[in-house]
Amino acid sequence: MEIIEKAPAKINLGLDILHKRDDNYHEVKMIMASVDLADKVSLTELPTSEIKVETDCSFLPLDEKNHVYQAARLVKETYNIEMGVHIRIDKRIPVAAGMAGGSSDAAATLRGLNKLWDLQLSQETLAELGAKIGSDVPYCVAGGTKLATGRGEILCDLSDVPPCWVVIVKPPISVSTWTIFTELDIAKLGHPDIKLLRSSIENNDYQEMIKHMGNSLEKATSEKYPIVAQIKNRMLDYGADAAVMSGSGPTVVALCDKHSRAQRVYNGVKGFCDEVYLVRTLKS
Ligand SMILES: C[C@](O)(CO)[C@H](O)COP(=O)(O)OP(=O)(O)OC[C@H]1O[C@@H](n2ccc(N)nc2=O)[C@H](O)[C@@H]1O
Ligand SMILES: Nc1ncnc2c1ncn2[C@@H]1O[C@H](COP(=O)(O)OP(=O)(O)OP(=O)(O)O)[C@@H](O)[C@H]1O
Repeated sequence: MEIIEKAPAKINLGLDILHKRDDNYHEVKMIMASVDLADKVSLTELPTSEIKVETDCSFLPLDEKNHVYQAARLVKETYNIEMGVHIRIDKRIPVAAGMAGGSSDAAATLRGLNKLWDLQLSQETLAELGAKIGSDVPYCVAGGTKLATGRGEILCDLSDVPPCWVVIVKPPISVSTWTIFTELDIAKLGHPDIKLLRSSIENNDYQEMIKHMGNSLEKATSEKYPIVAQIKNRMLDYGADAAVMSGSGPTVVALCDKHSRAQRVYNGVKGFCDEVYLVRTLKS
């Protein structure tokens, strides 16, 4: 039997950093939404106890460094599963981009193994397992529009984002989340108003939502990688309603309520960067 799971990317509409915790993680308050740019994760049982990972992306690790490997090992160890699994990742989400690609693959693996091995685990249990792999994995178990607090693992469902078009641009650099957080000067951070962002989404108010989008990490990443600010400005110049960096970057996402405007923004950045996508947010 083969189980196929879609693993969608996420974007951050808002990301606020509150403070550094004793465990060295940062307390965050963020609003995330899934978009229709996704990896495909296919799982097939193996008769031996091996975990085999295969992918069409030449530079991804295939060993325990891969998040899907970690997810499969965690499920096998926690539930004493003797069988092995072959996991194929068809990679479409830009890597090390701030779009939770690896986390979404891990979450898809947890969902897929739950089916493949008929474990009957609840979504809550899958999210708890996911937290052991990474801060974004619990969110990725169900995806959709959510408020995430704690280190990202405490989740609250929100209404779907008001309908809009999303232009995603991943500059040709990779950003390490760990490095951005480690070098952060908390005293100098800007703070988007996540409360107002949340209420605008709950009120389905697009005009209000675009006013409150923001990311505390954007300044730090842009200072290190000026291309982030260049892309953002370019998208705003081409008529984007709002543009914000996602996660720890370097991807920048722009929102437009009209398709024609989004197409213009897409065309405007396409010559500048190779990895450009025009997508929509996913409904829960
Ligand atoms: C910034 C975001 O991309 C926003 O979605 C995520 O919170 C990062 O999630 P992630 O990639 O799953 O992160 P993890 O693998 O858990 O952590 C990577 C590193 O980022 C830092 N980190 C991450 C999350 C968090 N709330 N505080 C942190 O300080 C820590 O140094 C950690 O060692
Ligand atoms: N299945 C996977 N897909 C992508 N990257 C993976 C995967 N497994 C391991 N990695 C490694 O994880 C690192 C971060 O990749 P990923 O694409 O998940 O980052 P990200 O988009 O910044 O995630 P986040 O938004 O959660 O911080 C890369 O160095 C990559 O080699």
